[in-house]
Amino acid sequence: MILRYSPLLSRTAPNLLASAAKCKPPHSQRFFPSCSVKLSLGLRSYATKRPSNESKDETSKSKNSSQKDEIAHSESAKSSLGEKPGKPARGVEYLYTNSNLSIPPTNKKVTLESLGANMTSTIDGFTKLTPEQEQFLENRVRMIISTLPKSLGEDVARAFAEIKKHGSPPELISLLKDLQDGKPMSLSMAARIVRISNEFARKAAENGTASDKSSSQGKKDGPSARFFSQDKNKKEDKSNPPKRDWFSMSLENLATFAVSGVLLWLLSRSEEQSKDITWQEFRASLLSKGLVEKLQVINNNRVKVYVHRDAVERAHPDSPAIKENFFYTFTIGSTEGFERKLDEAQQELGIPNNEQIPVSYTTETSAISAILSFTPTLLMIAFTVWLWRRASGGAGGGGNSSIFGMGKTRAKKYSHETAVQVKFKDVAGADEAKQEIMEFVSFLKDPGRFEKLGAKIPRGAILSGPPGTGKTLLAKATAGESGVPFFSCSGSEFIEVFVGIGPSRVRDLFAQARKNTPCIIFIDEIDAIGKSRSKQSFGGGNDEREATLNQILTEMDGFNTTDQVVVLAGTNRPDVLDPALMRPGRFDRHIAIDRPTLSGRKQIFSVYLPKIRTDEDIDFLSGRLSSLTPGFSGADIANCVNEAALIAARLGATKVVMNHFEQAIERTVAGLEKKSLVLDPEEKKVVAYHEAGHAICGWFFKHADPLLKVSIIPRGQGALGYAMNVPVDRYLMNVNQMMDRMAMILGGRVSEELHFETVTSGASDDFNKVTRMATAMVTKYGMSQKIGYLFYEDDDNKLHKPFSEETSRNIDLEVRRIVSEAYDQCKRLLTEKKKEVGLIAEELLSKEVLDRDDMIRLLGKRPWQDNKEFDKYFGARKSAPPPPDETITPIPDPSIPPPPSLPPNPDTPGAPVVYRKLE
Ligand SMILES: Nc1ncnc2c1ncn2[C@@H]1O[C@H](COP(=O)(O)OP(=O)(O)OP(=O)(O)O)[C@@H](O)[C@H]1O
Repeated sequence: MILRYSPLLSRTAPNLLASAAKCKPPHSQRFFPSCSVKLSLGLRSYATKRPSNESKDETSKSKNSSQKDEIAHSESAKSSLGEKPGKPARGVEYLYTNSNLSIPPTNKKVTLESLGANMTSTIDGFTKLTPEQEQFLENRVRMIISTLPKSLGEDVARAFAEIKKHGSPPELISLLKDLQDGKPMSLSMAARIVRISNEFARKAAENGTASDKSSSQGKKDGPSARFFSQDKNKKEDKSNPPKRDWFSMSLENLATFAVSGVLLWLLSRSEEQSKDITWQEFRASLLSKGLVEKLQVINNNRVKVYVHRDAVERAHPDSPAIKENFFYTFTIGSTEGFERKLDEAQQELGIPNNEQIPVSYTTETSAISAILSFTPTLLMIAFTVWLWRRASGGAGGGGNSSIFGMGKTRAKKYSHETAVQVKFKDVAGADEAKQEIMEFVSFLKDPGRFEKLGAKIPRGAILSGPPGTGKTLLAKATAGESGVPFFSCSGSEFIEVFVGIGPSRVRDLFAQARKNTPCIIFIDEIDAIGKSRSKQSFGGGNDEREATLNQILTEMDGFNTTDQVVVLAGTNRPDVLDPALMRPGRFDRHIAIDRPTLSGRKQIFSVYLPKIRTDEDIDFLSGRLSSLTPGFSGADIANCVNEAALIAARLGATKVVMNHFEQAIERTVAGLEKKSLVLDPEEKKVVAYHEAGHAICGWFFKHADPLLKVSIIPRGQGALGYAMNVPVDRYLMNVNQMMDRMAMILGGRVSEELHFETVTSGASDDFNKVTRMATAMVTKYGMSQKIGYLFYEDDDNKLHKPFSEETSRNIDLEVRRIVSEAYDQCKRLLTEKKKEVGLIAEELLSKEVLDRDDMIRLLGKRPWQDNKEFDKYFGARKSAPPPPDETITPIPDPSIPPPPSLPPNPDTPGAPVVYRKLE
């Protein structure tokens, strides 16, 4: 191979080596030939003398390498004089004199020096590769490319093509020399090779781009000129050299760089072949025959044998040892023992001291441990680059001094282009809140009207209320109506792990708002940052949150009255907010949005019902549904309407009908039907009598909420049955109403007592409700004469009760009295109506669900007048009859499997039966 030292060089005279070394210019090969010519005058063709102090210790390594250089130079000098190298190798000479082996007079192998002589200098100290060097490099490049992804492989191929075309930098040449020298490929060497290739690939790519731009020029000058045109430019522009932007290098490039380096290194290692031999084999077959060039002790336990390949080739042409990367190795116990054995062997073989085999020592690490040792460094580099990239790219286009752009606000901005489409008409049922907030709209639209009268404009408003009541919707509608930019963010977005990010984001948000005046800022869930500072101090507080809150306070103070920035904030917990936030001049207005009333719900249903396909009368439908949904928020109603449409679609209906809405509401109120939960008949009977007890109480007590439905189909979590009473919107309750309600709640257990020998655990939730109601009557509502007109708040955090032991005992007694009165009231009724309870329970057992019409059929009309609104929608069966053109017959849908436990029953409402139009 082209870059290998000739083994015969080892026989070059030492004085020649010395003078050659003196003459060799340190870094330039260009002067090489002429120098060699000068030296050749003092050459001896052959010398057996060698420096006697040649050592086997570690220093021999460096000595050997300098000797090689010297040898190389002198051999080159010889060839330049026309002298033929080819004397026997050191150590082999002795053998040859004693054996029949003959040494061919010439060495066909090409030496590095001969290559050097052929090298032609190119621009910038680049050296053109000889065909042999090209071949050497090409073999490796092929191997590398086969392991890389396509695009990367192309880069490497391009780099190689450029190197072939335009020569190589001295660094690569010296690396190739080292490799040829048999030096093992180290990771740093691999990295250097990859770096050089990368640079070439980059240059070629840049050149490609440049040449695209100036293709006409490129064509004139040819590819070589094109490639080097950049270098020329660089030279011309030395005063202002182009900056190497390492940090703009993509992560992928860096990773590629690292990975291909490691790959190359691994490849070069795996390329090496070796064969383990014993000391005896080494001594008999190699050492005694003079085939050993040098020995390398690796990690003090393995010896690598470098043979004179030419000599081996001549003696054994088929031996694998003639291959460039083949080595014999053998294991040693200790270096001392090995050295002793080697000395003895050499003495026995008669090798003179000055020609003894040089031994060097080296340390090698395994590929895996090397990779592992580099991994943390690579990860650190990758992380640093990633941080820098975030710093430059993530900051959102410069101008932001905060580290890595983290202090930038995350608020979403809705501008004129992405205008908020919500208008006040989309917010139903919150008339008072709308009224309040409309003032902000007028201010943003026509500030002059207010300023003329000397009125100061409110800076902001806090919208508070339970979840889903339309606070965000109202803020959006304000922006939509006023047609100004709208910044929407959440309080939690200001909280980060890094100190100082929160205040910085607040500053940025307000700075952006000021740039976009007039505008609205909406901070949802402001309690995440606006919690009262005094309350926080219990348990250490949170400095970052306080700093963020302070920044908001400062920013809101910083507006002047002409700044048309309105700050709206939403919260579910107005009670925990810091008083400083609520003071006039900041959030001047406090707008409470409660759950919608009956008419509010009706309005919200009227907003959502037209969006779905139904033939029902929208006015009647929204009225009936709003009566069915006390306590529902706007979000619940929107969800309910959507759920009804989904149920209709699931059942294959073409339109959404009343039954779908009722199912959707029931699902929201009571949870999912659990048809798979099969009760045993005895349990089912208990459930039926329990629910019948509730139903009878709800029917016959004057102040009970109107009964709508009784069911023994299990639903939700743990409910085996339920009686659905629809509470009317009521804002006050008197003692009679409360007693009736408690008696009705106890109806289940009382019914069990009256109809079974024993009772079950099913009434525990009823007792919980009753106890809480009775306790509230005693401790809060002043409904117990014994306790009097006192209010005791239940606060779980307080360790001591705010009343005496005696009061405590009296409270217990009073609660007990009230509950037992309710029990007696219930027992009286159910004993009197025992037959009716049985009637309802048996009907329930056969039908599972009874509605109001069934109750009227079984019990007659309710003896008490129902609430008017309720009567209007539920007095008789009011659901719209099926349209006349659609004769519907239940057809089981084959795509919906029947429930596992219960067979489909067309009489059972809610059974999975699909109504389809008959074709
Ligand atoms: N008054 C209303 N009119 C019409 N739709 C409403 C109304 N209130 C709530 N909604 C519906 O409920 C959805 C959720 O409402 P929104 O996000 O405004 O509630 P919120 O009060 O901000 O809730 P949270 O306190 O959980 O943030 C809205 O998108 C809308 O569809």
